[in-house]
Amino acid sequence: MKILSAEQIREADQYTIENEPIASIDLMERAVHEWVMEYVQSPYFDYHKPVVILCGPGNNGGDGLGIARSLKNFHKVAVYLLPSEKYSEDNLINQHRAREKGIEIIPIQKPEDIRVTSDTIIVDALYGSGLSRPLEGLAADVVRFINHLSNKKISVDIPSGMFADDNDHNNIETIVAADLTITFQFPKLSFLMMPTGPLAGELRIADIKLHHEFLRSVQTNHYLLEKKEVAKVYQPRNTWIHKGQAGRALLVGGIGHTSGAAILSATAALRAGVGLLYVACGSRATQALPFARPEAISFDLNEVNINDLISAVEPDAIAIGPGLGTSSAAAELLDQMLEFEIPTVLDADALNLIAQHHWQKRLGKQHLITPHPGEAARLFGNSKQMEFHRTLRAFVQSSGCTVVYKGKYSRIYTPEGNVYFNPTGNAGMATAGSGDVLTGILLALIAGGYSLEKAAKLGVYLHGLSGDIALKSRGSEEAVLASDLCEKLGNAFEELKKDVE
Ligand SMILES: NC(=O)C1=CN([C@@H]2O[C@H](COP(=O)(O)OP(=O)(O)OC[C@H]3O[C@@H](n4cnc5c(N)ncnc54)[C@H](OP(=O)(O)O)[C@@H]3O)[C@@H](O)[C@H]2O)[C@@H](O)CC1
Ligand SMILES: [K+]
Repeated sequence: MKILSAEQIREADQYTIENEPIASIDLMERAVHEWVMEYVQSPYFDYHKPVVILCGPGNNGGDGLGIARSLKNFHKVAVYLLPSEKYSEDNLINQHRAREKGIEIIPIQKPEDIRVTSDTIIVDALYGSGLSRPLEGLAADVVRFINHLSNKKISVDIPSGMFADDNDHNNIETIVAADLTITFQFPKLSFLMMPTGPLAGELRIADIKLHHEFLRSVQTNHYLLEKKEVAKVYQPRNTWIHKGQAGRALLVGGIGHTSGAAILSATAALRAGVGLLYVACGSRATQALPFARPEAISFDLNEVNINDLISAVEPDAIAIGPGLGTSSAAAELLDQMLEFEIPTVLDADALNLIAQHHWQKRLGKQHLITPHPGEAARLFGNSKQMEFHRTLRAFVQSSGCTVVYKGKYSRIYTPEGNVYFNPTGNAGMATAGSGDVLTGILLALIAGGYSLEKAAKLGVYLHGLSGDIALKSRGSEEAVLASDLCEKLGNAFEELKKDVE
């Protein structure tokens, strides 16, 4: 699913009006209808509760006025309107239509004019994609006022005060903190990033049928991954395959006290279908591994030389990092391994070592790195979200490596400059070992023949889906363990395969 900028959304709007063709006011009517359809299907719909609709001067406010007319059929509705010297044309038409339907439009002079009871649902239609600067004055006061109320808030298109694309220079306190955002046609970039993402609350997309020709041809570098697209990446396993053809993988890590990280990665790699798994690790892990994961073949890093090991096992892919530690021995090992041409996943302490030794420039097209925000800040600096996003995207384009930036909506950055946001996963996965599991999955997929980009899309999606399945079976986020993700990986494959054509 394409993610467009506010500018492109305006173009899509205009193209639809001209080429469908459809009058602007009728497109608004369609948007209102689709918004209401999504709302009544949401858990927030309750016709016993009164609704207060806050409207702004532009077309977002116009939508709000249209929504008021429609919701009057189910709810007790009150409409409040911000004063303005230049209401948009469609806003004025909808003010007229609302009055015709007997709806009183109350002008907002101060925030306290807005009357709610404890169960009132607040619909936020103050500003949408036409926001041109951070809110101030009365509009900002209204936003702060409703943010202090405990009432449920549902935003129309975008939480008012939030820019669709770049909020680096915005004031977070003057953005509506919504419980639900029903957005038109496309998810907006700012819904998928910190610190704005949480302010959008739960997301629903209303399909307002903007012109298919525009949607097909419009160029973007930002996408939200969808199950059917990921299913196209998946390669079913050949019935006649033998283990030598299912990928030979080498995992390096688990030094000292951190055997568990290597065991989790190893388990995940085996569950993700690797044919042969070699693990080069510390003495403790070498002893533990045959009991924890008898399918893996372990080597003690104190006894083998990494170059000899590579020559002996001829891995199709390598992963280094889980439980590696940051000792000088680990640094020396990584120093050698950064020279290999073999596709390599770098995670955890491997990334911390790269940051410590300023080895970022040594990353190249054979590397897939999987930093979480802390590791990413150490590697690429600590800047505001969009600036960070641009820095990382530029780094990936110039270095040729692939990046998985982990978090809610984990992002995959490809050397072509594309960024894919992953929708699967949940807060239960914010737990020790979860990243080690992803590393194992990616290792297995790359060893099995997937390109780094395809492995990243498939691996990140499946990892999140395993988390979602684990959540269902455990009952609550708190109880999800990293080992549950390994356990549910088979069910995640099964779920994805339902969409394989
Ligand atoms: N895209 C689609 O396909 C469809 C879109 N639709 C809807 O249209 C919405 C976009 O509508 P929109 O362009 O009229 O913009 P909107 O956000 O209502 O505000 C613009 C007004 O606010 C003003 N203003 C801006 N910033 C301000 C500030 N900080 N403080 C004070 N004022 C400020 C600005 O004035 P100006 O910047 O010129 O000063 C202007 O008057 C979109 O979100 C969706 O809901 C659907 O109906 C149909 C299909
Ligand atoms: K809004």
